[in-house]
Amino acid sequence: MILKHFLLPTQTIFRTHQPILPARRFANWMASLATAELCDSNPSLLAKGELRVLQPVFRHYGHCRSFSGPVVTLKVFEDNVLVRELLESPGDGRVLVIDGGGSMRCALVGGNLGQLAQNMGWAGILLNGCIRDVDEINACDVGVRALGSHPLKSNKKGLGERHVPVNVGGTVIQDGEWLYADSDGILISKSELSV
Ligand SMILES: O=C([O-])CC(=O)C(=O)O
Repeated sequence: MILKHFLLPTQTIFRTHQPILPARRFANWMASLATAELCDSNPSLLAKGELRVLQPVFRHYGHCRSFSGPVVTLKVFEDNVLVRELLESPGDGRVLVIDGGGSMRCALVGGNLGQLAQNMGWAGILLNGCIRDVDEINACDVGVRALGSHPLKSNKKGLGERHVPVNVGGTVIQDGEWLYADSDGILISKSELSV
């Protein structure tokens, strides 16, 4: 817990097989705070529920293990048209939190959407559901957490609700709250945190 977020992730920034990490992503990584430190320094926020720890049920995907940003919420079920629509808009370092109802019957995000998220500047995706194209998503400069992977694509009807409260990882997450994710876990905060 010794200021982990100041250590340089050399393999991330100086990879040989892909371009150097874009400045925007580097800035986002530098801004990511260690979840353990945030918990230790904010006991009163934890007690009030203004800082919540998500249940440890999510797998790690994407190239960024640590990411953070303001949350955009989306509720869908086995249909990813709205996921694409949101990822087509500028991410501006935000995190897309998708409540996919915990479905383990198809994937809501694949390699194309992972690349779109990266290219449009999303910091990450938290998905209460499954992804596919795991190797492609792992090559994207974006952080992704999901319940697992599934090879089937989802429906394309365009059903769902944007910017609504969602119940993910055992807590209700509101649009505009802040998400902090790293190797230890995922936090949701009512407002932006500093150490
Ligand atoms: O379009 C989909 O259903 C998801 C997908 O495969 C991708 O993002 O590449």
